[in-house]
Amino acid sequence: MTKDQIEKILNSVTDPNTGKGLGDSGEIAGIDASERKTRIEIRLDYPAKTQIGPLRGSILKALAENGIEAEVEVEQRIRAHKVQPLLRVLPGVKNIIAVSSGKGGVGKSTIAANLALALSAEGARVGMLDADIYGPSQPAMLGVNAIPACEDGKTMTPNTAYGLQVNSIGFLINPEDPVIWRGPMVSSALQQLLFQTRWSDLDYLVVDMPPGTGDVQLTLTQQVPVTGAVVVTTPQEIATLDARKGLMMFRKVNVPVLGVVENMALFRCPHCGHLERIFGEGGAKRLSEQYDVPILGSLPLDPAIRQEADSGRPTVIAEPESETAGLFLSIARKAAAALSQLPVDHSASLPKIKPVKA
Ligand SMILES: Nc1ncnc2c1ncn2[C@@H]1O[C@H](COP(=O)(O)OP(=O)(O)OP(=O)(O)O)[C@@H](O)[C@H]1O
Repeated sequence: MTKDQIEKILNSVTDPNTGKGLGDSGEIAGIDASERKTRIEIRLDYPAKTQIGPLRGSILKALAENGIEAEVEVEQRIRAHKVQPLLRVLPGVKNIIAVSSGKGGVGKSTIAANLALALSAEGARVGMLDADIYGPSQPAMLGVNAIPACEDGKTMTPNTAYGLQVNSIGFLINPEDPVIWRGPMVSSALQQLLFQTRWSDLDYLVVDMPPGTGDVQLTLTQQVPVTGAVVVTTPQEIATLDARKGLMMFRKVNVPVLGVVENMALFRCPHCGHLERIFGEGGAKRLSEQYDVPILGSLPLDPAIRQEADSGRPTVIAEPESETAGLFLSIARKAAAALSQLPVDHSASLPKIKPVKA
């Protein structure tokens, strides 16, 4: 069989996270058909540790159906992708994912925490920056609340929680104090949190943004080098109207939206197990069609999600084998796969040019 024929067979295998064939997703890294046993190398540009076994299985099956005996290697490699024009990728951070919502209380912080933990569970190095200056909830959700160490008097060492590097405005202020900050103060505090934290070798930094689409959020999306955004909404029409504003805000500043997460979409009655769409339906679908952004997933309204997040052990940690944790992993893979299809930033791999003294 020729390389082209093998490539065609490989492209008939769909990557469940990009929704495209392996060839169309740019994931075929090598085909060596010179020996009796063909050697295939597949490279995923996003983390999917839990799916590597099944994916290898589907590839081997497709090849075997065509009479090809092969050795298949699947590896993952996460690259830095381009950010807004005029901004530079942050040192030590390949990609920033902003998690945002058009309005408060839709579960943005809960989704951000579980998304970060799910990316980590899939094999990425992940950080969390809690930029929700008005109500920082990551210290409580991730069960960590120490003032970050500052050995050189200039930069902060992030705290760690479940393998994530974490910094939050909540570590630096008294949780009892109301935060009444005006726009410029908010953005300068965030600039410090972002640029003066020693993030180490991160594939993704998840930023839990302040809710809403006002001046503060707009300024942040202009100043923070964001690779892609995830917009969280609930199914009510009023929430999706606000989510629309969020989508438009990111468009305005040239930040690609990786997708929409629909939270509290279904309620499972704890007594009879009946599923009910108590907040209506179709809002996220209409949003997705109108703005041509994918729905990354829908989460149920589930008391366990709240209890686990409130007790500092989000669902991905508390119940890693549960159906809900599975939904979070799927959302994380889909968001990262969408990000992997964006233009790559090559500046990080360029050699540093030193001025030569005459
Ligand atoms: N799917 C869910 N099922 C049940 N409870 C949920 C779900 N998602 C979030 N919650 C709970 O709803 C409350 C609000 O969630 P969260 O703090 O994540 O929202 P938010 O959008 O970040 O709010 P804000 O930014 O306004 O502070 C929390 O108590 C959280 O545990």
